Amino acid sequence: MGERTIENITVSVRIRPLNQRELTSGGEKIWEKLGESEIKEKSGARSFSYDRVYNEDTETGEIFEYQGVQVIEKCISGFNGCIFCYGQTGSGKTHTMHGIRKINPGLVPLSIDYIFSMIQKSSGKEFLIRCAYIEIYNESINDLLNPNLLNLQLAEDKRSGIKIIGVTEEVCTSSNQVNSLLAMGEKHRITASTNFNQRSSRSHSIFRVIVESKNINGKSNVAIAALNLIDLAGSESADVHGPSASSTRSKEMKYINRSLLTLGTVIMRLSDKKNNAPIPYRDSKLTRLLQPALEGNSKVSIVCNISSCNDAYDETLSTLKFAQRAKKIKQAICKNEVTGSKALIIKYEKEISELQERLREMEMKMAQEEKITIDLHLSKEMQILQEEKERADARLDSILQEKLQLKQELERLKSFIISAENVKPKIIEKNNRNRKDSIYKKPVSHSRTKISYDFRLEDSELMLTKNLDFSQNSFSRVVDLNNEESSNFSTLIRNDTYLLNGIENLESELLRMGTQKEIIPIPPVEINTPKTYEECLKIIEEQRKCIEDQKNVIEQLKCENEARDLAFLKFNKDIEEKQEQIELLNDELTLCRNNLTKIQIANRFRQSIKQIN
Ligand SMILES: Nc1ncnc2c1ncn2[C@@H]1O[C@H](COP(=O)(O)OP(=O)(O)OP(=O)(O)O)[C@@H](O)[C@H]1O
Repeated sequence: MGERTIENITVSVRIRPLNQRELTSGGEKIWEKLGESEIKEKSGARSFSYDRVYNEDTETGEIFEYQGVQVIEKCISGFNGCIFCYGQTGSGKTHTMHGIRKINPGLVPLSIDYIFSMIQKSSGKEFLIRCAYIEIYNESINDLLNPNLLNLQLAEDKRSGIKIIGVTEEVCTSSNQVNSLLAMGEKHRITASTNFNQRSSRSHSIFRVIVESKNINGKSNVAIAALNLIDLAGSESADVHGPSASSTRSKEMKYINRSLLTLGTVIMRLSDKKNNAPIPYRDSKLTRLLQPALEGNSKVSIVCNISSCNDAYDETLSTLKFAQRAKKIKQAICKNEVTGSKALIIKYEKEISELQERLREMEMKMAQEEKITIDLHLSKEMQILQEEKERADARLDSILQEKLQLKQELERLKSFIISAENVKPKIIEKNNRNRKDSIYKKPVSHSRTKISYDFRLEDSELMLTKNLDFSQNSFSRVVDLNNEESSNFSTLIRNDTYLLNGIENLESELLRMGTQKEIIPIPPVEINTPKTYEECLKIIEEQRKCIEDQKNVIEQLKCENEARDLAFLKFNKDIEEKQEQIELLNDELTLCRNNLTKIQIANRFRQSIKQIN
């Protein structure tokens, strides 16, 4: 608690214009304002002085300038404040406190706007505003922001004095938000039509604004101020409702008058310093709630509303006396400061910084998780690539294997090919032998043979045909010879020699065409001298067929080899690409690992600083 300053309650009187009922009944104005702060009977001796007296034509804004501003400014600095209107029913309390929105706003909306305009001007400070709105109806405290909360209970609170258990408190960040709350609460407030007021308040209402403030980033205490804006129900006499008043109205009247009487007594006792008897705050919910404000620690401003009409003389006089007593009360007010979690603003700030810390932690965790995911992803990709590489290597191996086999096959085939020299002497040998004994044997069936790629098939075919000279003419010549009477063995030998020469030519041609000095093995011809021309033809045909077969095999092998070479090239290219990818991924992985290490080092460093702190 800071230093206390002694101040009087600010009390003013507002005279309302005569209403239609008063004018119709021939009512007369019997009170008049004198100067700035005096009110006096027009034709009597009574006069009263207050801080201010406001005429019928005074705007509520002007009243706020004097009554409201000083209270709100104190609240912004951390002092409790209380503004209320007092007066008989229909005297203009609600008109003064709430007014008509936008047209003629009352002290409550004007206070709200002023609070937020003050906050805007307070650079270097931060505020937290929360609001509650209750009514005391027939001694029951009801929550106007939540109509389901009825008959709320009061409890003593060491810090704020009296606490309403379970009351709704809404945190607001703009005057519009507060005004909306106010309008919502107004809808729930109980009013009724009486002989004196079309819309008479049947309850006392308290709109409470709690202002918490502190210096930005400062370690200073938090100032907490409660501003109570009270619209009291008006005191009533039995003729307010007429003889046919319902039991509800009568009951309301009884409660209203009793609580106002208690308030009057409290004010009287507070103004009479000589009387040491206990002050009956507990006699009504209203005085109990107002106790912290009235007994000292609050800047209080009271507007007493009166009608200047002669028929309200007694009530007006009673109000003026109440105002006079209230004027005498001295208040010792001081700034309310708290530390730590007692202030909501500190609690919220703590929660905010905790949430921010959690957010930072989560962001760090997320970054780490992301890194781990990337690492996992990379190592998975690497694994896949590795597997692909292994598969490609295996394929390459099998291709190499196949190639090797192919080569071996080629070698094997080459081994089948005999040199011309090897063949020739045999033939010559055969030619030199006694040809009578020699007969063409059936060609020995040979295995599939292969030949090197650059063997020119087209050419060989041509040469083959040319050299064998199987033209019709040659055959006819052979046939002719065969048919001759003298078709004897020598003729056959000639024919045989002729055929052998053809084969010899073919062999040398093949030798010329091959890359190697070897040729396709023509199935070795074991010459059993053919007996007939048909036999010769058959042998030649068989030889020719063999050569054809070999040509086909060679063609097929050539195609297969080309396809394999292509596939081999493609696999090599694939492997190169995959290897490049693996290298890239490896680089990325290294980078990630380096970053991770840096983060871990930074974390350890931070933790070491935290521990040192
Ligand atoms: N200063 C004023 N200027 C013009 N009209 C006023 C003034 N004061 C009060 N009135 C009008 O008088 C009527 C009654 O006023 P109001 O409802 O504020 O009285 P009240 O004291 O709150 O009554 P209650 O105690 O029954 O609720 C309203 O129609 C209001 O507009």
